[in-house]
Formats: sequence, structure tokens, C-alpha cells
Amino acid sequence: MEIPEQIALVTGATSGIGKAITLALSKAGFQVIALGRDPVALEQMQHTSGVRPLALDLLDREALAGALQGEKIDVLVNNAGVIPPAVEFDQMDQNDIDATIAVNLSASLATTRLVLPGMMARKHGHVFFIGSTAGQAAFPSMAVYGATKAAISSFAVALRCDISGSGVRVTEIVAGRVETNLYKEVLNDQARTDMYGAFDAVQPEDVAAMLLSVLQMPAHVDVTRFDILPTAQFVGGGGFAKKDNE
Ligand SMILES: NC(=O)C1=CN([C@@H]2O[C@H](COP(=O)(O)OP(=O)(O)OC[C@H]3O[C@@H](n4cnc5c(N)ncnc54)[C@H](OP(=O)(O)O)[C@@H]3O)[C@@H](O)[C@H]2O)C=CC1
Ligand SMILES: CC(=O)C(N)C(=O)O
Repeated sequence: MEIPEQIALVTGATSGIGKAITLALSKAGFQVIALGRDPVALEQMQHTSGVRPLALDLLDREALAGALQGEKIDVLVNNAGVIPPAVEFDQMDQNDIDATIAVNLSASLATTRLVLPGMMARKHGHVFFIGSTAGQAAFPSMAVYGATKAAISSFAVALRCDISGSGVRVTEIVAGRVETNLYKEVLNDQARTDMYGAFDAVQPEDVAAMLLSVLQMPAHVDVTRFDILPTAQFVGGGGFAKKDNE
């Protein structure tokens, strides 16, 4: 009997962690729908790796729903994300607050809502969420980004309760510092090089390798969450209140 090709949808497939996951899944034999806004990057990936490009903005709900209509997705990787400028909350621009919540949280929930019923009907599927250490501990000047990732973490565990017994697995990937383009709009090149060098950052391919290992576990095993950090990085530790705001 021929085993049908499995289909994976990866959001934020044009760069960083999402790109590495897309390429790893494609190499592992999945038909990958690679979703991102950059059509040129997607076209290149189609050319070199045979992935199916899906150029759209996740915030365009109608386009997303239309594009996913009829797709029988086995693996969903909710990866797309943005990081707003690192400033204290009282200095944040409201547009940055809204955009961060919309991409990092709302878009993941919307995509999952579209894909999950089909998985449940077929009694098979795996939904991944890319969380962050910033959702597990306080990071100064990252209150909103951290809040979106804490919400993702909370959502992922609660989702498991809701769909328990359906055969669909859920995994949250809690990533520490991974060397990608995430900070390219908010830090200059030197600052990014210093930041990643200081920790010997995790590489996107490392995250992809972990995701594949989790996916390859037997169907009755769900790795509900894993943390992946540079060996030299830790999070948490005490903070001290400022004496005043002057
Ligand atoms: N790098 C790190 O240290 C860590 C990253 N993470 C998380 O990993 C995920 C991937 O980030 P990373 O690889 O680092 O960063 P990158 O900036 O390299 O990649 C972000 C991806 O998200 C896509 N994206 C952003 N906005 C939208 C949108 N509106 N619609 C569709 N796609 C969108 C981008 O595609 P395009 O521009 O083509 O739209 C891009 O492919 C994020 O959720 C991030 O929060 C978590 C912990 C640590
Ligand atoms: C941006 C992140 O999510 C992060 N964990 C980091 O350490 O930079």
C-alpha cells in the first residue's frame, strides 16, 4: 500500500527558524506549504527545494481562509513572528503593540482554527507553536513580545485539554536566542553580531532538527513542550526595582 505524502504548513517560512523547518520537512519527504509575505524568497525556495509557495500576509484572514480551503494538512507550524522595538512599555508605539499581538498571537490562533477541524476529523495531526523564553520569564523592554509568547504557551496547554482524545498532538517550542533576522529592524548589524556571539546562539537548523525528532515520535507520544537555548544562556534571576524614574 502506498503511504500518502504528508502535508505540512509552515508560517514565516521565508527566513530564520521557519525557513530551516521548511527545508528540513521538505528533505524529510513532506509536501510543504511555505507561507510568508516575501514572494521572491518563496520563489527561490520553490526552485531549490520544491516547496509550495503561499505568499500572503497572515493578517489577511480572508486570503488565509481561502488559501487553506480544502487543504488536508498533517503538520502545522505556527512560526511567523515579529519583535517590536525594545523600549520600556510606556514608550511603546500603539501600532507596534497591535502589530505584535496580531502576528504573534491572533494569527497563530486563526491559522490553527482553520486547520485543526480537518486534523481532528482525520484523527491525526500535529500543531507546533514557536514560543519563547521571553514568555516564561520577564525580559526588560520586551513586555508586549513576552506577553504574546506567554499567551501562546498558555493557549498550547489549554488546547491539548480541548482536543484530548482526538489523536492530534500539540507541541510548544520554547526557544532561547536563535540567530535569525528577527532583530534586524530593531538592532544594527554590530549589535546583533555581538548579541548572538555572546551566547554562541542556537542556529535555526538546530530547532528544525528538534522539531523533526518530536514529529518522529510514535503517534501515542506527544512531546508537549521543549526548551532550546544556547548552552551559555539562562533566563530568570532577580531584578531590582529602580529607585525612581528620573
Ligand atoms: N530568533 C530568536 O531568538 C527567537 C525567535 N522566536 C520566534 O521564532 C519565530 C520565527 O522568528 P525568527 O526566525 O527568529 O525571525 P525571522 O525574522 O527570521 O522570521 C520571521 C518570519 O515571520 C514572517 N512573518 C512576519 N510577519 C508576517 C506576516 N504578517 N505574515 C506572514 N508572515 C510573517 C516573516 O516572513 P515575511 O517577511 O516573508 O512575511 C519571516 O519568515 C517568531 O515567532 C519568533 O518570535 C522565539 C524565540 C527566540
Ligand atoms: C527573541 C526571543 O524570543 C528570545 N528568546 C531571545 O532570547 O532573544
